[in-house]
Amino acid sequence: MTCFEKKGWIMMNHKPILIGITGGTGSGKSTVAQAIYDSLSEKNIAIIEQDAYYKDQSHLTFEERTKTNYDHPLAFDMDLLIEHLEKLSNKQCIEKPAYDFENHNRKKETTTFYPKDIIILEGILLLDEPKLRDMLDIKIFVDTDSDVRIIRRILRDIEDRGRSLESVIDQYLSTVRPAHLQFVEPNKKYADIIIPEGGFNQVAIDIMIAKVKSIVQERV
Ligand SMILES: Nc1ncnc2c1ncn2[C@@H]1O[C@H](COP(=O)(O)OP(=O)(O)O)[C@@H](O)[C@H]1O
Ligand SMILES: O=c1ccn([C@@H]2O[C@H](COP(=O)(O)O)[C@@H](O)[C@H]2O)c(=O)[nH]1
Repeated sequence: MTCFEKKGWIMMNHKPILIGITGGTGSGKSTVAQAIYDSLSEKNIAIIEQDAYYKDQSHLTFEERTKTNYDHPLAFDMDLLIEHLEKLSNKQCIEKPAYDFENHNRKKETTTFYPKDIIILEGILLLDEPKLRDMLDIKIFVDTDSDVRIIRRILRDIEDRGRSLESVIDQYLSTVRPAHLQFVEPNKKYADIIIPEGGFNQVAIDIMIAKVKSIVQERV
């Protein structure tokens, strides 16, 4: 069954434009996603974070959940993410999950998410799974040096995600860095656009906006 929000619907007969923004942790993915969103805010647009699709781990204790490798593709419920994107393409609503980083677990509550004309999907592992990769209309890789990314991550994880300096460093060396080299970096080759240094690269953002607007024009 189709599902509509009261808001205007500009491309009634078309599938949504799906923009994928990927790159390593701390590269600036969320910042780029927000900048694109802000520039197109008059459109029927929304952001989906891949992080919302980390697997539910309620069957594990907190201690066990701290040991999960959150940078491995198997940490994500990729089937649910793909199913939700397919539903949105068919103008159906989804119940979008939410994630609690402090507890390393999916939250109990979900949000009803309506179909959009433009969806920005943002996350570390968008290009590793061929089925997901093929669904993306535009694939962006935010490319930021690892020394900058780890500094950003230390600050963010201590401030927003309830971590200690030691735990961030341990996690980075044991799982984040190896998984980045195995699953994130090699998939850069699939990107349509590589944005150096993330969110404040206004030239790259403007080029992206122009491209999205031209696709919208083709489809209205
Ligand atoms: N180009 C940039 N220059 C300086 N700081 C940036 C830049 N892009 C992002 N940041 C900052 O780095 C941190 C991580 O950025 P974020 O977009 O959340 O990264 P990601 O979503 O890839 O983990 C945030 O505090 C953000 O404000
Ligand atoms: O429970 C969790 C879930 C994820 N992480 C880490 O988060 C990053 C991905 O988020 P970014 O916003 O792209 O940085 C990933 O590298 C995981 O290691 C976590 O620590 N705990």
